[in-house]
Amino acid sequence: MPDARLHVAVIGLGTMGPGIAATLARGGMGVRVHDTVPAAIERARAAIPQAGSVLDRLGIAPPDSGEGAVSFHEDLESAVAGAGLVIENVPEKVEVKAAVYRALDPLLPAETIVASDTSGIPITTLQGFLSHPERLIGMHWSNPPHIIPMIEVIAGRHTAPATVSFIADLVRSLKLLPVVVKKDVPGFVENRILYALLREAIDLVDQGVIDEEGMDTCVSWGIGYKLAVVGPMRLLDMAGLDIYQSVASFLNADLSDRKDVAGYVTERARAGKLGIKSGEGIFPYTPEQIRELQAERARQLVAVRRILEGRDG
Ligand SMILES: NC(=O)c1ccc[n+]([C@@H]2O[C@H](COP(=O)([O-])OP(=O)(O)OC[C@H]3O[C@@H](n4cnc5c(N)ncnc54)[C@H](O)[C@@H]3O)[C@@H](O)[C@H]2O)c1
Ligand SMILES: Cc1ncc(CO)c(C(=O)O)c1O
Repeated sequence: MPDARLHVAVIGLGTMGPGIAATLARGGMGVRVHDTVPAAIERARAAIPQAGSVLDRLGIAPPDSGEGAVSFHEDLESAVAGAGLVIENVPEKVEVKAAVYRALDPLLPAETIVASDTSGIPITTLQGFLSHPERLIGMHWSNPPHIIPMIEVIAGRHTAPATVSFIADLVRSLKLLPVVVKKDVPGFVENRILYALLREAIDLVDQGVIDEEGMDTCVSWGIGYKLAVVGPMRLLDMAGLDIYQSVASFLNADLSDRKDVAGYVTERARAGKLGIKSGEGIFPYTPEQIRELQAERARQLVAVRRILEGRDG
């Protein structure tokens, strides 16, 4: 069982790292953060307290022992010294993660748990790059990590049951929602659902069935809104399994089942149109619009979570 004196190292300070670090510190843990890019560390110095102010609005208080300290490290060795847990948050490329694990190996005692925030690389694959694979586990947060409470916990073939229990207990100690995924499949559960939805959404826009704004309105104010309150399995009972049987009997055969990535995405990515991170993707964004969007989304997500948790509304 983890305790608030646990020291956690967070490796990688891009989209995910700062929010994860803020959440761990709010749980009373000492957090050491590291990135190979000094500018990322400097950005994190502002991003972590910003995430902390969102945690305030969520009503998440530190334990009686107080909020944990966050320290910033340009070198990996000092970042992981004395850590009971290392959370790896580097880019979603096996070779990048493998290089991090190889660098970690000589720095960590055999029992230090290493958790990857990978979006869907099988944990068993990653276990091939770290000694004592029983201590490697998937800990898949969702963006923004300091707001979305559900965290997938995924064991690889060699992960020890005690490692699974440790991470699940840690998530609960943070008053978050661990979901233990029972099989180490690519994409785990959340991203398999999300990527099936995104594949269909992109296909429908690509076919001209609907435009991008219409798609977002349709999903956010239709099924997305409903799924926040009624999960898919409960929704089947709410709609009626007979309805699903009738509709799926003709619709399933018509849904997109492409195995590659739509040109709609590939062409934009190749052109450097990555989205908010590059100022344009499917939509264009000015720096001011990005700031406004991120603030408004945090406000709305906080409000919805407080209502779903029965604390408001
Ligand atoms: N972005 C999301 O919505 C999201 C959500 C959940 C999980 N994830 C997963 O989390 C991981 C990180 O994603 P992200 O979106 O934060 O990526 P990102 O590209 O925004 O950030 C990655 C950071 O890692 C740093 N980095 C690269 N190599 C490093 C190394 N060897 N040592 C230390 N730092 C290094 C980079 O400088 C960068 O700051 C990926 O596996 C991703 O799939 C992403
Ligand atoms: C498109 C996309 N891909 C991966 C993830 C998480 O692994 C997310 C998310 O957390 O929202 C996402 O939107």
